[in-house]
Amino acid sequence: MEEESGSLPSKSDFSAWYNDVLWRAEIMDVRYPVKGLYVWYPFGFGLRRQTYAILRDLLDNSDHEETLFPLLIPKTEFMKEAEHIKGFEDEVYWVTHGGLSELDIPLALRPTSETSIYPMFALWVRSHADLPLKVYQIVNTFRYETKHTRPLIRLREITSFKEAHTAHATWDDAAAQVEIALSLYTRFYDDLCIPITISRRPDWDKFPGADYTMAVDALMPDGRTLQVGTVHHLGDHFSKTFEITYEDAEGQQQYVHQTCYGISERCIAATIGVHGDDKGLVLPPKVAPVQVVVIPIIMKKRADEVLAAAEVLKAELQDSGLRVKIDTRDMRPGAKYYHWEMHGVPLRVEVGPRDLDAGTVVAVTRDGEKTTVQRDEVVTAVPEILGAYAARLRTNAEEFLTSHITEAGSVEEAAEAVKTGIAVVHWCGDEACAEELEKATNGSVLGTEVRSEHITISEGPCAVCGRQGTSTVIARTY
Ligand SMILES: Nc1ncnc2c1ncn2[C@@H]1O[C@H](COS(=O)(=O)NC(=O)[C@@H](N)CS)[C@@H](O)[C@H]1O
Ligand SMILES: [Zn+2]
Repeated sequence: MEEESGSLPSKSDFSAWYNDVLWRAEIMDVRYPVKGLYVWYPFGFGLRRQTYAILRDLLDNSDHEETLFPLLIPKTEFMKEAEHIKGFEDEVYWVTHGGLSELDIPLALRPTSETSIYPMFALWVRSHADLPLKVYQIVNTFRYETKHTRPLIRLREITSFKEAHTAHATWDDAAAQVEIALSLYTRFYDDLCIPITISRRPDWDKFPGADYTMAVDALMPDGRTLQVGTVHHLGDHFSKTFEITYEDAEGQQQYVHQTCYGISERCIAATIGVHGDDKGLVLPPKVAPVQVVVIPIIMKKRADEVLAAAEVLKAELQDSGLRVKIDTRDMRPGAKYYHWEMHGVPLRVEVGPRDLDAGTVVAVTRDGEKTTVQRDEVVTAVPEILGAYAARLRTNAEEFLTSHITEAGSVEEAAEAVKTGIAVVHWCGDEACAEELEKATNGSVLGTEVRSEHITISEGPCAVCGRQGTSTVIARTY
């Protein structure tokens, strides 16, 4: 794709920067003619592949099994769980015809898959021995979002919806699974070098049909939080609706207790937003589609010699297991640096005539660290350089988050803090006080039982009514 003229807006104008970088770095083409649906460029799809490979690994190595359920859900099943319907009825797409003939039972495009999976769980779960059941799928789901749609952030077709669904013998077993899911999500976001906060959503914000919802939030550069994952304890609400029972040791039929937990491509939006800079994407090595780009510095003389040496270097790095490209285009080195920086490539390795004579190469990380490396040590040096670079990404992101969390002693202080980040206030749990807090701060009550190494939970008088309250996070949200 052409390097369009003009330059990327400053990241301080985050909305403009985000929209621009999505096409300049070839992540998403937003020109598809259906609102809320977007097209993955191949480079962006490479970022998605690497990101979801980490998620698959984490799930597969914590005894989940990947599966695949149908996209279409018969209305008869979809309409079974009252709370669930209430929560999704104005978001679900319906298929009403097959060709020219009307369907006798309309089919929902899954907004999430409880009502396609759980009728099958009822057939799969017979005895205690079938539990715990832990499956997941990575599918597209559809939600007729009426709020402002945005690529990767608020979609009508969620193209990369990882949804896990588990069934357990007891409520406590399901609660333990909630904790396992949260630790998996914490490891996943640590691999993306993204610091998160976890909190328990207030009851009016929990997943429809859930006992409670734990949510994972990331702070975006504009000071708003993005909900980048959720874990729901479903109790036995769905198992009673869908008759998912098992025979216990005493031969009694018992309802299973369930959880479900989802991550969408918002994880990629957070990676782009949290790490990006005024030159474009800045990608953590684990997810970068291209981890190293070899740039031959081609002068008139010795061009062939340099090119040959660069090809050998590229092959060596590739054979060591890295995702490597070599840029032999007939362009100034500076134009090549611009291109690969825009694409967030963590490391470029320059090879010119002087390097051949000195037996060295020059390694430059995406955040500007320059190292001269002995040619015969490159294959061992590169992983170390990439590791140190990833650690700097993590530290920078942590610093941004900690410097944008404010312990607020009053509603006014919270309102000030929410302009640029997260406020922590004491809230009594009463919905009326929450409404007061949200109105006064122009933010949302994210939740309580906050888990973040940067937030210490304490008790204290509710910022609104003075009754006994507990630490609660508030922020403007996507
Ligand atoms: N319209 C949307 N576009 C992009 N991501 C979304 C959208 N709606 C929700 N998400 C993301 O998907 C995650 C899971 O969605 S959810 O409704 O909270 N939970 C479920 O659907 C459960 N069934 C999890 S399996 C959310 O935490 C949010 O990060
Ligand atoms: Zn109160």
